Amino acid sequence: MNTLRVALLGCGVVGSEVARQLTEHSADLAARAGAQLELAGVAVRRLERDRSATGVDPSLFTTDAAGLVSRPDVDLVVEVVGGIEPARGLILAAMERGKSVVTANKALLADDGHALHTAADKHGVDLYYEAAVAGAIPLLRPLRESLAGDHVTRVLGIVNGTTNYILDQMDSNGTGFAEALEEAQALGYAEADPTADVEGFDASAKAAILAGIAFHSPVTSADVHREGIANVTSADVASARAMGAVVKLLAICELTNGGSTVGVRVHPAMIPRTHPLAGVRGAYNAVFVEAEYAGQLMFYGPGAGGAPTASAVLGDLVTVARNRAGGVVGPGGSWYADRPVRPMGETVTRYHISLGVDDRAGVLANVANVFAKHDVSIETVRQRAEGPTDAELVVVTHKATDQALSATVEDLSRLDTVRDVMSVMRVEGE
Ligand SMILES: NC(=O)C1=CN([C@@H]2O[C@H](COP(=O)(O)OP(=O)(O)OC[C@H]3O[C@@H](n4cnc5c(N)ncnc54)[C@H](O)[C@@H]3O)[C@@H](O)[C@H]2O)C=CC1
Ligand SMILES: N[C@@H](CC=O)C(=O)O
Ligand code: NA
Repeated sequence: MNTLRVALLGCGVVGSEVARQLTEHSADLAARAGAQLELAGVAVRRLERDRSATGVDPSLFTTDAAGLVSRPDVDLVVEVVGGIEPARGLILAAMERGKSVVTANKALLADDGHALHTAADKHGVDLYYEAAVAGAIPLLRPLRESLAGDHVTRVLGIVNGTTNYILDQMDSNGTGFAEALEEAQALGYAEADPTADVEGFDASAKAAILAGIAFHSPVTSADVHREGIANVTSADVASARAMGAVVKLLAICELTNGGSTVGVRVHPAMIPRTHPLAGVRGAYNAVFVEAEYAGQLMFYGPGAGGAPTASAVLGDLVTVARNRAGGVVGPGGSWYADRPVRPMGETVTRYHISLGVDDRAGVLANVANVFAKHDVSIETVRQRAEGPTDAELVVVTHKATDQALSATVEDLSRLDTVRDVMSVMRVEGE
């Protein structure tokens, strides 16, 4: 049996699990790949750390990642360092030397996917990154391969485990934001810089990758309308609960304007508790794919964490090894449809708006007039006294454009009787 030598770049949460699983299950993996997968080296930042739990021969660790990917005895490269550089340079260097690459790096793929796929095509190598979106869940391969004959119209779901964990803890246990984030970090769900999760950058990168693959169009993170969960308060969570809803960070990629444009957005939204996404707990992810002929498909599973993510990495590694043994490469990038991204202002959805107002006659009429002026129709209004002269007014609208809603909120904030626009959140899932 042939041996394929693997360079592993990074031995953190994901890398250490890749190393452990690769070592522990080498016989099974060899039988499935048709070649022995042998670690040629593991690039780390510091040599002195105890990595005995990985089962890797200590002599294989090196701090010279660039040297490792250039070695002639390395056939395949797994990049789980994260970030843009040096990951990008290391991947390109590996490809230039004819080595196929498996990566979990969504930040890089979302920004540079086109260039990396072009490099892979040029050098006749594979580039696989199933772990980059929704961790262990097989999602990119089904979109790219199983649904290649269909016409995907929408991809919608929860694609960030850390924020789902935080929102779930806030909703289920009343845990504070900071405490829940610390737990998510300790469990290995969060990015090295957790603001990537909290501010929605991680979910936006995943949304860009999903939209690009689903709609065969070039979409980068910069094209994604992004709002994170940093401003979601326990009051929002309670308000959602009061109307039978739950707050989730959603990624929504859809064909718009009759399929001529693509809408891509990431933002917190209230969804009814009866919606299947409402039951997605902890760091789990779930993604709906809607296609013209297949109908509605749902993908569900662990979206973060070392072992589940390593499962997706190893799945790719076996595929890449099989391709190499068969002298073929898998499908590359596909951008032929070249659909532009629709401006966010044209997005149509419902809104939940919470206002701090003076509790006196005429306030409701004032507020209603502002909605009417911008042609935003009100579905429900709830008022709760907050003291002798203050009240909270919660308005849920019918569907309106983002543009009209923003103009409404701006005018509301200028009303003398409105003390504070406390929160504005989209309502999805009906
Ligand atoms: N943790 C998770 O649940 C998931 C992570 N990912 C992605 O997997 C990648 C790795 O993530 P984690 O393992 O969580 O991060 P991590 O921060 O735990 O691991 C990265 C490791 O790379 C090392 N490193 C940094 N620069 C290096 C260099 N120049 N040479 C050698 N080693 C270097 C760091 O010291 C660290 O040990 C990232 O792209 C991340 O977005 C993807 C899906 C899930
Ligand atoms: N930080 C990410 C890890 C997986 O992609 C997340 O929380 O989802
Ligand atoms: Na995945």
